[in-house]
Amino acid sequence: MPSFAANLTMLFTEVPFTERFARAADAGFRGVEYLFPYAWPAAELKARLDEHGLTQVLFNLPPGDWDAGERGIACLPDRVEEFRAGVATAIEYARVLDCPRLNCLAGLKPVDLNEDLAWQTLVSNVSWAAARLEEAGLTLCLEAINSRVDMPGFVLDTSGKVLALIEEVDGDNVRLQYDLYHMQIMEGDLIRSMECLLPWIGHIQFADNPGRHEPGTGEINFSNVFAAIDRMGYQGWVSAEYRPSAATADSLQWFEGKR
Ligand SMILES: O=C(O)[C@@H](O)C(=O)CO
Ligand SMILES: [Mg+2]
Repeated sequence: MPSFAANLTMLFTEVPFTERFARAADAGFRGVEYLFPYAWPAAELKARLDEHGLTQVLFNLPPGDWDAGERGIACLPDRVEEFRAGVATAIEYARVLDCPRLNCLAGLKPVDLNEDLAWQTLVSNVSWAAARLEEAGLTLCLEAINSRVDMPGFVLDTSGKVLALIEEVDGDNVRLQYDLYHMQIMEGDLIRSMECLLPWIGHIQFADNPGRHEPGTGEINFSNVFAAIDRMGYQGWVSAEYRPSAATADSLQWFEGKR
């Protein structure tokens, strides 16, 4: 079975953030991820990881003003300086947390921003970030996020766009973050797609669809998908990034026998 991680931004929200590490470990997870670590000192988060024997598997570069609706700034030409400063901050957190990969959110394209300019900015920012991460021994992930339900206007909304970007950037440490939930909405054909995309996949996340809840609440056949991920030889982490339909503890039936 794959190595499963818990996304602490979405799971165990019954308790405050820093208490979720203990809940994840008690539930049998060995790895955790969350969207952003920046509101807490890195040393405090590292202490939680160590206390509970957990590995930090991923977090995101600073996304701009998340509460104001921003979803990454990598495609925005007037935010390059801020993007670069964010990369430096993220690398420092990754060093303390011993986290080997970071996800870059491409961002929403403002309606008045020229599409080519947004793309060229993205290529240039991702190239710059990839080089900085390479120096630090880290992998840079690029997530394709659905633009139909959750993030209308998100620049990288298909696996094909991420692959095109990876080709233009040409960094050995740049990978696709394959989120089964987003890909089911945008593309479907999940198992065959993952088989084709395997050499480029650096991280996998999942939730069922519709609803973005735990496996078994929607249309994805997760026993087949998990078995296929194993069969195809994927060696990375597979993170539970769903909103539990009720209490988190009651949403973990999919995890039985996989700990
Ligand atoms: O799928 C998602 O939403 C996340 O992986 C993320 O990083 C941005 O919200
Ligand atoms: Mg995701």
